[in-house]
Formats: sequence, C-alpha cells, structure tokens
Amino acid sequence: MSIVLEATGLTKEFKGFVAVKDVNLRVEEGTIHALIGPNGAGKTTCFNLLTKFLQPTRGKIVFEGRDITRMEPADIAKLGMVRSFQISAVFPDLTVLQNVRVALQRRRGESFDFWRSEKSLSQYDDLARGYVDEVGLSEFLHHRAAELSYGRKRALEIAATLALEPQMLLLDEPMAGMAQQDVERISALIRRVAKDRTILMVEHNLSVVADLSDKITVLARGEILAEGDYAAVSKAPEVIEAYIGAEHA
Ligand SMILES: Nc1ncnc2c1ncn2[C@@H]1O[C@H](COP(=O)(O)OP(=O)(O)OP(=O)(O)O)[C@@H](O)[C@H]1O
Repeated sequence: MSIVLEATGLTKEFKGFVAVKDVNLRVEEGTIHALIGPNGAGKTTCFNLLTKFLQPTRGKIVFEGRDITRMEPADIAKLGMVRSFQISAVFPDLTVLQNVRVALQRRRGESFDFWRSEKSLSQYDDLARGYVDEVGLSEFLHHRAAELSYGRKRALEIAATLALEPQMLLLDEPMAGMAQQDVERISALIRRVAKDRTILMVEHNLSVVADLSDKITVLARGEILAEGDYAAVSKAPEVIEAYIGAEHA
C-alpha cells in the first residue's frame, strides 16, 4: 500500500519546550488514520505542523512524494491535502448550495466576489449539488447555513471541503461539541467520504476512533507511544498508563 503522507523526525519546540518530539508518521492511502492521546499530548501541534499552520523546528513532511516541509497551507491545499474547517466554516447568510459553490469557485481559483456574478456561479450548481448530496443535505439546499443544526453545519463544512477536491482530508476533532445523533451521522459521513480519499483526524471521542479508524497513532508528551488498530493500542499498558496518568495530572 502506498504512503500518502509521511513525517520524519517531526519536532516542534516552543521556547525550549518540546511539544512534538521526533514523530515519525506514515499515513497509508485510502485509510482513516486517527491521532489520539491525553490532553496536552501534542496532537493539535502535530496536526498544525502537518497542515503547515506551524513551521516545524526540525523534521520533514512529504505528501505524495513531494517535500512540503516549507510550503504554505494554501499551496498544499492545491496539491490535494486539505484541512477541514480550514475554510473556516461556512458563510452563515449564504445557503447550503451557495456555500459549496463558493468553495468550488475557490478551487478553480476564481475571484472571490461571488455576490456580483450569480450567473457565472450557476455553472457550478450541478457539481455543488453533488457534494451537498454526498453529505446528505439535499433537502436543505436552499436553507441559509445559519439555520442549520450544529451537526448539519459540520456536514456542510465537509461538503465545502470536498468541493476543494482533496485527495487527503485532515479533520480536526470532527465530533467536538456534537450531540449523539449528530456523532452517528457525521461518523457515517466520514466513512462514506473516506471511500475514495485518505483521512487523518484528531479526535477525542474514543468510541468514534474505535469505530472509524484503520490505524491509530497514540501520542503522549509529544512522542509516539503506540501505533496500530484500536484493539492493539487500547490494550497497550503504556497507553492505558498515559491516559490514567493524564487524568490524575
Ligand atoms: N504556541 C505555543 N506556545 C507554547 N506552548 C504551546 C503552544 N502550543 C502548544 N503548546 C504546548 O504544547 C503541548 C501540546 O499541546 P497540544 O495543544 O498540541 O496538545 P493536544 O494533544 O492537542 O491537547 P488537547 O487534547 O488538550 O487539545 C502543551 O503542553 C501545550 O501547552
């Protein structure tokens, strides 16, 4: 199986404090890979490094055979690696359809003054409808984003992300703040969009991680503690200890 994203010796120091230490990570094509660990483990920092929101102190990141260590987030998005919720959410006053169209327009690198050119935008309608369909929001096509429930807003964000046509999606705590019925809906959605894409996610909800992930990397104090499927990592004594230790910290 081929490796889509590979980090080698990834390290981030904040004024001498090592938040991420010598992390070696390989994400295989077509998998859902989760990054977990107790609070303060370095997950967010790691994620920000991989998506280039932070510059690593040391280490190398290769996406699809290309060294992206020094690239900007917008440039790696063009290469096909997109962070969801990067497109910071959705425009509340636009409809579901309009939001996805705007994302499509971005992908095509057109100007951003969408309010002027309703006509030229309509060429994207069919494509946009396809993504809206894919995330199960067809019946809300003409609803304003602001009117959607929290879970449906998240689905809309995913639709807008898909419209950027990523080969790899990085999801930052997709279940954060979700009610149970939304968790189930978004889980199903992630599984569906993962069919022809690669996904790396940071997620605190361990039952979601157990349910969705092909592979899990456990971080603690900035370092990789364990790696494998859920059955394996959840049994590893060092993982149990790290979680319990973090609870008592
Ligand atoms: N900009 C920063 N400056 C200094 N220290 C930082 C900075 N960002 C993160 N850290 C520290 O790095 C460590 C790892 O933080 P990080 O947010 O990556 O962990 P996390 O695993 O995402 O935690 P959580 O689950 O609580 O979100 C923490 O000790 C944090 O205080």
